[in-house]
Amino acid sequence: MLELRDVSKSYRSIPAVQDVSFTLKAGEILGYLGPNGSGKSTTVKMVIGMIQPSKGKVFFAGKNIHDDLASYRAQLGYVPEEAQVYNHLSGLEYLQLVGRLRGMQEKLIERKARELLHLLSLEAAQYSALSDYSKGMKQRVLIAAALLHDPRLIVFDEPLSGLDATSARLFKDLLGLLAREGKAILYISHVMEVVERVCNRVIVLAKGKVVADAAPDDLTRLMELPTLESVFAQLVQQTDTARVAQQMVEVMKVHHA
Ligand SMILES: Nc1ncnc2c1ncn2[C@@H]1O[C@H](COP(=O)(O)OP(=O)(O)OP(=O)(O)O)[C@@H](O)[C@H]1O
Repeated sequence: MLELRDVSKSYRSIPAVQDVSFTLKAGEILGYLGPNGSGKSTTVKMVIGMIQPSKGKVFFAGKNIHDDLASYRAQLGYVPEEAQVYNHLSGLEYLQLVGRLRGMQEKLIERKARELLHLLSLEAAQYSALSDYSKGMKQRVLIAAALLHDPRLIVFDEPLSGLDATSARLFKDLLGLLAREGKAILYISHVMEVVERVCNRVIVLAKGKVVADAAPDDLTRLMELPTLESVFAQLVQQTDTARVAQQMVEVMKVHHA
């Protein structure tokens, strides 16, 4: 359904993403992992059509997304990492705005928006300004907004950030159902335990390049490591965190120059 073919992006000739290729099929949940600065957000921006690749192409259903960005976006749901919503709008107004931008009928927007707000326990807050919402409440509105138009491809960028235990559990259940409904899901996260549990496949990015692309079970078996977290640490050669933490404490305790 979604295909990235040799996609690269450079900022002022410094590569952020290099020759990334993958396909994401209907019903698949693809985890996209990488340390800070490895190129995850840059990839997402290219997938949602916000920026153009410097090289390579992004295809959806066999067509270059930039050939008709509007109809591509009508099939795309996106939950951004940062809840930058229009703070003066209420939760209901925000969903109405998103529905209109997606070209949905007023009556349909009204019905789906109210039902989703109810299911996400936001009914009581539906008329309150988003500026009064907690981080988790805003995140739930963003999830509702991404699902409102029944997209075929959904991109979740750290969707659990700010969600409490119940909302997080609901979200994980939802993810499985969406995949069973045949949605293609790209899941960007730093939370390994969740990625390991919910994703059929993971791509690990390091310094802008794909260093692994396999099912979590296959990765742990192939690398003879117990968890996805240990596979990740090995693949991206993370710093010795215990040593760095110790050195930070030592620096903190210095009182004389
Ligand atoms: N607008 C920009 N201008 C210049 N350089 C950029 C820009 N956006 C990203 N970069 C650089 O591209 C590289 C990849 O950044 P990106 O934000 O894609 O990483 P990330 O994997 O999403 O990181 P994080 O986990 O911290 O969100 C980094 O070196 C970053 O400094």
